[in-house]
Amino acid sequence: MKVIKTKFEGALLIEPDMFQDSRGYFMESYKKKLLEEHGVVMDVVQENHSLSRHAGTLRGMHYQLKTKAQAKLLRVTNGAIFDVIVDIRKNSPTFGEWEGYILTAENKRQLLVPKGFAHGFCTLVPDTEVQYKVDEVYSGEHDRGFVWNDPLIGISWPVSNPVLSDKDSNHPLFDQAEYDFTWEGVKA
Ligand SMILES: Cc1cn([C@H]2C[C@H](O)[C@@H](COP(=O)(O)OP(=O)(O)O[C@H]3O[C@@H](C)C(=O)[C@@H](O)[C@H]3O)O2)c(=O)[nH]c1=O
Repeated sequence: MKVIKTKFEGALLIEPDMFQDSRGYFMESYKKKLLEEHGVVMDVVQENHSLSRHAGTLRGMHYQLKTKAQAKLLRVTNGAIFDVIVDIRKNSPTFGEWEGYILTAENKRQLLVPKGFAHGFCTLVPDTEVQYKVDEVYSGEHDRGFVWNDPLIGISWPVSNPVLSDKDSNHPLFDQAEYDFTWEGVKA
């Protein structure tokens, strides 16, 4: 397993080892112990799976408030996404900054999204399926978001006119959104 750091401490790209043979391939797509060896401690309690039929479908920017915050471990099992996280921890040196990563069914890359980050993705091809494990259950009551194209955040999405849900079309701007995360310093 290869672990690639991102600009955000605790946000990681993970590439599982693949074993190819004449039949195809085998890989361990999730192994708690291996992740723990790389500092990822996650008590998985729910797994999600979404299908987006059209290329240019954008889901985001989402998070749950602190008492129900979720770390997420994502992978693409069909198609491809431009996957984005935004640091929404007050006082963080990277507060309000974003980074995007390409995850595809081919490259097998997984993204570990820590708590304290908003998350969203845009599909790059039709029929893209995303699966992700989370360490806190879904809570509609704590579900929050801000608008995908907030100029203050300035995410360079690969689409200008995405397919959106009604919910995602009506999020507030980031500076009007409710978020309650605070940066807790660099982990030793
Ligand atoms: C996320 C979620 C949604 N739902 C329900 C609520 C709603 O009726 C329906 C669709 O929900 P949404 O429109 O929020 O689905 P979606 O836009 O795919 O939301 C997801 O987007 C990505 C970017 C994330 O990071 C996820 O955490 C999640 O917020 O599914 C659950 O029952 N459990 C869940 O865990």
